[in-house]
Amino acid sequence: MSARCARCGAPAEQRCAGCSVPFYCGRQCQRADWKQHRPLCQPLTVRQAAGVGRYTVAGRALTAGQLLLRELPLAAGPQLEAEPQCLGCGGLLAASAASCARCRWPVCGDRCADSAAHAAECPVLARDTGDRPAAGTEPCARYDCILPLRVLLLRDQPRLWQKVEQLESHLEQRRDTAIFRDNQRHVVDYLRGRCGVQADEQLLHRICGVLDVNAFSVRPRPGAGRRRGLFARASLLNHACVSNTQLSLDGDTMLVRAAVPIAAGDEVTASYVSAMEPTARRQNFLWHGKYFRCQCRRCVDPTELGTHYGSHRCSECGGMMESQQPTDAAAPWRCSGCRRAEPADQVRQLNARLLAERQAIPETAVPALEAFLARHAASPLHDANYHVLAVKQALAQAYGNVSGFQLDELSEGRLVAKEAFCRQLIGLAQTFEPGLCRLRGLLLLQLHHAQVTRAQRRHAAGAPPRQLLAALEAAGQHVEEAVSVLGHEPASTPEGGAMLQLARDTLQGCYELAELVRTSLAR
Ligand SMILES: C[S@@+](CC[C@H](N)C(=O)[O-])C[C@H]1O[C@@H](n2cnc3c(N)ncnc32)[C@H](O)[C@@H]1O
Repeated sequence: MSARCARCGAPAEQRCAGCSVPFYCGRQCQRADWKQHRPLCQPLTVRQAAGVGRYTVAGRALTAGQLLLRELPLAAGPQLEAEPQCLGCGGLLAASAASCARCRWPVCGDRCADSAAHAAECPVLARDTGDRPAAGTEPCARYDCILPLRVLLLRDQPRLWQKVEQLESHLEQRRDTAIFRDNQRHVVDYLRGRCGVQADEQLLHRICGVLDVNAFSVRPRPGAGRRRGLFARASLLNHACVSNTQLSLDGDTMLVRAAVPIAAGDEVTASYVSAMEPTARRQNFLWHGKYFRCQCRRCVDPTELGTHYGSHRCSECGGMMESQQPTDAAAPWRCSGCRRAEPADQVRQLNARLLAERQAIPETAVPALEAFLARHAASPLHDANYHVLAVKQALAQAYGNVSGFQLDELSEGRLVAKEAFCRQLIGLAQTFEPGLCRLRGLLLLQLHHAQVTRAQRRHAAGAPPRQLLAALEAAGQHVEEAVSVLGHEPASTPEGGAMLQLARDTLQGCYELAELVRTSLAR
């Protein structure tokens, strides 16, 4: 059946160019329908509610993978305590860097000194008669003032400045905190005192707050320093620990995609914190960095959606220790079996000790990672605890990719473990980051390597070719899924570049091998 005009019901072929949903027979009907259709047209609509401020909902039904937003930053620049970086291109600077002839800050060369990125701030920085930050590799707080200055200079562009003014800063909650005092020294006093910036202290602190609450880390391109960017529209995505979007950065451009199908009217959310952190650590980051207590379904559930990700074992009966109130850092923990209580501080100390222990192990140190599992995975931890899973993730990657542990060198036990770790982590990723998820894409690829290697070994030991073919077909499906997930990543990122290429090559190899086996079976 052909489509009908949304206005008059006549046969229609043209769709609304904004959202591609309603058909119209011509411009007249489209214009007449606009008032009614407008609220439904955009994929994203902004609303406001007490307690959460502005938030975003789906203006219409959205499909998984759909691009919802492509946005350039209002301003971008060095992260707090970033390494010395060129104020033109953001590139890291060797000790022998050039300096801008006007402001004398280090840059790559004349082209960067004369670049648009550096133009507005240069005369302001030039007013400082003191010394300049030295180039090199050590983090340097002198760079903390650059992005706030870039934001302040948007005052000359009223349309953009209005967007900055609307952003949340949590200024009052920040007063008397360590970050506020650092900002006073490195941003407010420096810009007002040494650069003669005409802005009151309150405004500069507000800008620092706006940046901390709203800016996204911009993944540095190879050879560039750590940066962050302020995005007016993406900032209006409120947080959920199990979010329904995937955010990527293509250079400085923010891309927001629906990670799962989203119904019209549902809130569209982003996760401000890694989904692979347990509740206590997510809550801590969100409270101290974004000034709110998340009350999402994962945060309020002591079992973290049935995963027991943050739980450890009771030293008395081996039951699961769970927080009595996961959104309250001071709440005691209690065993789900014998009901024994443990004070929150004791649990914090246990986790801090285990974190320090595992972070001291390089991600490629296979024997040390295995020893960590042998020491803790059964007690005081358990098979699905987050410390254990972080180590399993490192091993899933290291098995088959680290010298001395390449696929053809792995024992059957380690291959079985690689496959099991990948499956467990893929299941967890599906719970915490459903739909499009970079981690799942990468794990699917590793799962394929383990499965195919095991099948080839069984075949070499005499298993029938049909078994090999079945294994290749199953593993091929995993790589197809990996290609589809990673295919949504910008080509400029490691996932959308080299890893996607590796997944495509792997898939091709898998198809060719399966074809060979099929041919031999047909003979
Ligand atoms: C990046 S801004 C999001 C937009 C913000 N709601 C606004 O009105 O400008 C982050 C701030 O929004 C609020 N927020 C975001 N997600 C929230 C959530 N799940 N629960 C409560 N507040 C939230 C907090 O105030 C947080 O500091």
